[in-house]
Amino acid sequence: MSTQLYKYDKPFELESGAVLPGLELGYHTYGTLNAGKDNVVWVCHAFTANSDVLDWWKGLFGMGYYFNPEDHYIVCVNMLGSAYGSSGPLSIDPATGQPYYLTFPQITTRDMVKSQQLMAKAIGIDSIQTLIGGSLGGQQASEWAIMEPGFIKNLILIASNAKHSPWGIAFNESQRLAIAADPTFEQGMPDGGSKGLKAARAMALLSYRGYKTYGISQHEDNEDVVDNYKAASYQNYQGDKLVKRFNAYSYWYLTKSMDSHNVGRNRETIEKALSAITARTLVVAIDSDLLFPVEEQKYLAKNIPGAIYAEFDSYYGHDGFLIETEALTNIITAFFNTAINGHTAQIHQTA
Ligand SMILES: CC(=O)SCCNC(=O)CCNC(=O)[C@H](O)C(C)(C)COP(=O)(O)OP(=O)(O)OC[C@H]1O[C@@H](n2cnc3c(N)ncnc32)[C@H](O)[C@@H]1OP(=O)(O)O
Ligand SMILES: N[C@@H](CCO)C(=O)O
Repeated sequence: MSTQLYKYDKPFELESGAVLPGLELGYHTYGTLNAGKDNVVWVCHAFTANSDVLDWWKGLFGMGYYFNPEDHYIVCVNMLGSAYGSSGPLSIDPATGQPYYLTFPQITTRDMVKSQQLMAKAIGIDSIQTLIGGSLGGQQASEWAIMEPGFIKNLILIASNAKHSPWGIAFNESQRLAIAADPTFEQGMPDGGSKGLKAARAMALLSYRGYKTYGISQHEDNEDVVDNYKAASYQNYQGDKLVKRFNAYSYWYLTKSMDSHNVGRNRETIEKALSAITARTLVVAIDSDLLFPVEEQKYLAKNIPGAIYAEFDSYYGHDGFLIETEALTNIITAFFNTAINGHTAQIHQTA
């Protein structure tokens, strides 16, 4: 299925006060909005994904899976600032006729949500039955549930947080240092900063996986090897793979928006902000997640009224939220089959 385009041709004010002269969002829909308009499943995708959720979240989304287009109207929007059809640093600035590159204004998770709210109304959606997101997608989903509580009936947050941690910011800044060290980044061209981007992705992988993941998948069978290790080749391969499908400028802006994620900003406290959520909520943690650790999920579940907390084991680490679709399906099935509401329950799933 090809990407559809939503255009908003009025000025779009960002949380910073900066104004984009207009907006374009790439998006996918699957299935049909029913007569009662109560079958919407809205996906907020993570950092480097796109709006084609049936492609990257197979096993959870698609025909025969839990969220299937036969029963659900599934919507996924490429987030503002990203590289798959939405307004971002490679878009043309009408004031100069040139791509924005580093003159693109800084965006936040609230801006991403605000743009998706506009689009939801424009395509006739009155409420969201289930809003789901992992990682940066979960950051947007929690923001949306706070910004517009009555609009979201069920909320599923996976491997996410209420405020980005110093640890997460340090990872992101280290990756931006790698990008900034590439002299082509400042020169402003679509593939500027590619070598830096490659290094940044290799660094990021260390936070998405873990000691065990590398120990198993990159284990050396030949004890005599002294160079050209599998793990080294894997880092190079993964860096190149991202360079082929992303750009350093979107990477830069999206990591910055992750850093500034804080549901408590200008809302007195984080706890008060989370207490505004009225959606029936499931918070899912991955036991081996180094980047968005279990304690961040427990904190969300503790402070979102009536939230249910679930945890599953995975050797993949943070990326388990994209890969362990069977464990997620079991947890989500239990959540929707459980009448528990108004207090915190525990669901534990061993992958
Ligand atoms: C337009 C698009 O393509 S968007 C793609 C969708 N992307 C997203 O949704 C973003 C989120 N997704 C991701 O980050 C990833 O796709 C994940 C986490 C879901 C899976 O990651 P993968 O890279 O596919 O898995 P994994 O870490 O096991 O690596 C497998 C790849 O590394 C290669 N590889 C494994 N070991 C080595 C090694 N030692 N040396 C070189 N290459 C290696 C494999 O051959 C395989 O290559 P392939 O991807 O070309 O088939
Ligand atoms: N592998 C994920 C990690 C961030 O959650 C991505 O690239 O989007």
